[in-house]
Amino acid sequence: MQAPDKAKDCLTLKDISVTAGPKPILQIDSLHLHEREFTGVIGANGAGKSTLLKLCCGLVLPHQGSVKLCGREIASTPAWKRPRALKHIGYVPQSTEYNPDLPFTALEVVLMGITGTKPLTAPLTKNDREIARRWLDELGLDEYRNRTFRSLSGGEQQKTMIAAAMASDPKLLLLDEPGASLDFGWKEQLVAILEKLNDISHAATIFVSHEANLLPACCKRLVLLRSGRIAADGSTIDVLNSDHFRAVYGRNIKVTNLAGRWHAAANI
Ligand SMILES: Nc1ncnc2c1ncn2[C@@H]1O[C@H](COP(=O)(O)OP(=O)(O)OP(=O)(O)O)[C@@H](O)[C@H]1O
Repeated sequence: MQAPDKAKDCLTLKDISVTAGPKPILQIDSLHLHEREFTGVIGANGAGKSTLLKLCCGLVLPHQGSVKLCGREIASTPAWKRPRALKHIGYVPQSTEYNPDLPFTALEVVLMGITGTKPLTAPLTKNDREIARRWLDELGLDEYRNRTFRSLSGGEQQKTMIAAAMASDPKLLLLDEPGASLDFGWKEQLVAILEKLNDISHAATIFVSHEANLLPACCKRLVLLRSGRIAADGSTIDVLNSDHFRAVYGRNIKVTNLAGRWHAAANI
């Protein structure tokens, strides 16, 4: 799918093959994202969604192919140079991947999001602390800022990770089911925050979600993964209604749009 001509390239994947042992788990011929583009990624369990995000942030390297962030090749960048190339990526992993032994406070975890964008020896400034506090506040966590990360609930940890990703002022924001541990109220807040971020920042966003109703209205593009391949890539409305969608989930899904938000339910 083509974005408007003037939008700058943010992420380009070409001829990608990721393998686990002899088995290919992700094969992508071509995928482009432009700045400001908000792309949802859906697919059944094991379809390759998390692998796609890990590939984009350098945690997984392709067996072959090219991954370019803002025109800069990541896949072939030497390991010691990679953190610099990846510093403007905000990545929120699935909750199951959090390290429960982190000895840091919530504020320190968010500040780490900023530290990663600065030269190695540069100290944190007053402004950095204000940015971290602002994002903690935005996620409703200001009163938890001095609590250790490990003492927070799953949802609070997830919100802290989102604040850390936002505080890094990302060019590319990768969100792996960020609503998974959030309660109903915070799922709604998350959608509002994603809308706002898309409004105020130039970041391209890839948002993995199993829940259609978490796709914000700014999610105009949807990629459907099936067995490690792109089965559909198009406008959200087309992909949600496509035959591919039925094929992936093995049943008829009724999709409705209420006040700009998507709702999907099995149509038995
Ligand atoms: N390190 C690994 N070794 C072997 N297989 C792996 C490895 N990492 C991922 N896989 C396999 O690759 C496939 C894609 O995994 P991935 O985590 O990307 O799926 P997903 O779409 O995010 O799934 P879910 O919706 O369940 O989170 C799965 O079959 C998984 O078992």
